[in-house]
Amino acid sequence: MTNMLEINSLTKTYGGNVILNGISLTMNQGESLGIIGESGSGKSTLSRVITGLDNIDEGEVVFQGISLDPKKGKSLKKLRRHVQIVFQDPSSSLNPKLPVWKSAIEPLENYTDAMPAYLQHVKHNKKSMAEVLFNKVGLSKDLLERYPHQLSGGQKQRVAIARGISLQPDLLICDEPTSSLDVSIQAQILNLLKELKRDLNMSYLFISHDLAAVQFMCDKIAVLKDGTILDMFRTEEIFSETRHEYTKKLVSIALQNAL
Ligand SMILES: Nc1ncnc2c1ncn2[C@@H]1O[C@H](COP(=O)(O)OP(=O)(O)OP(=O)(O)O)[C@@H](O)[C@H]1O
Repeated sequence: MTNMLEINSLTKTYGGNVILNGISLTMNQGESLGIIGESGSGKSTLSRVITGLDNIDEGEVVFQGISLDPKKGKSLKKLRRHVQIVFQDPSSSLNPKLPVWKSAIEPLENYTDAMPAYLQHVKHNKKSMAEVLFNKVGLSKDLLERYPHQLSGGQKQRVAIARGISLQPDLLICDEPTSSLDVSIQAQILNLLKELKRDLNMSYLFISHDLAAVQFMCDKIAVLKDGTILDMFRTEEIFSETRHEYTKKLVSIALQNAL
């Protein structure tokens, strides 16, 4: 079976500083992989490189058997159709000048042939498509005409998630999707993401510094430090004696925070 995503010896530098240092990992369709690491470890850089928002210095990213060369527009276009991203700050993905329903369906306007099955019955009415998407992410249709500044942080993140699933991507990258939200809202958003993953059969690359969130969301976890993957394991093996010392430290900090 071909891996859905394969990253081989990926290196990325900024101004001579090595930010990602020989990263290799694989993901199968339907699997969710968590990337855990401290601030500055290179998590967001990794998501930007995978989505083609930033170029690769060395190594390769292969998505569904196709190597992504940023210079080849065709492979990037295919990638963008199948890989979507939800960022930490929902305001960054919503246009402040548009009612939020328009932002939610924007990806569909760029890929008119990529309508998911669950939108087919409303495909001739853009606003109805947005209403179906809103329903999927637990937002009332009364919010369709609102502007981003008229919504709470949690509601904005739900709109960003609606946008993220609008093409039913094979891979949804979630880059710290709950970090900007109140603690009381974080669990709701994680539950929503988990439900959507099951419902739409997506894979997640879930990036976070919150070990409990990664543990809740993911089948596998990779630990990133200073641009290097130190440890990678199935989530149920998180407490194993064979874990890297650094992972054990993260686990013990997470346990202390939970008390
Ligand atoms: N465009 C850029 N130009 C120069 N340096 C950059 C750029 N983007 C990121 N960096 C540097 O790369 C390192 C890793 O940043 P990155 O944002 O990937 O880390 P992170 O693990 O996502 O951190 P955080 O959790 O704080 O978002 C940091 O030292 C950062 O200063």
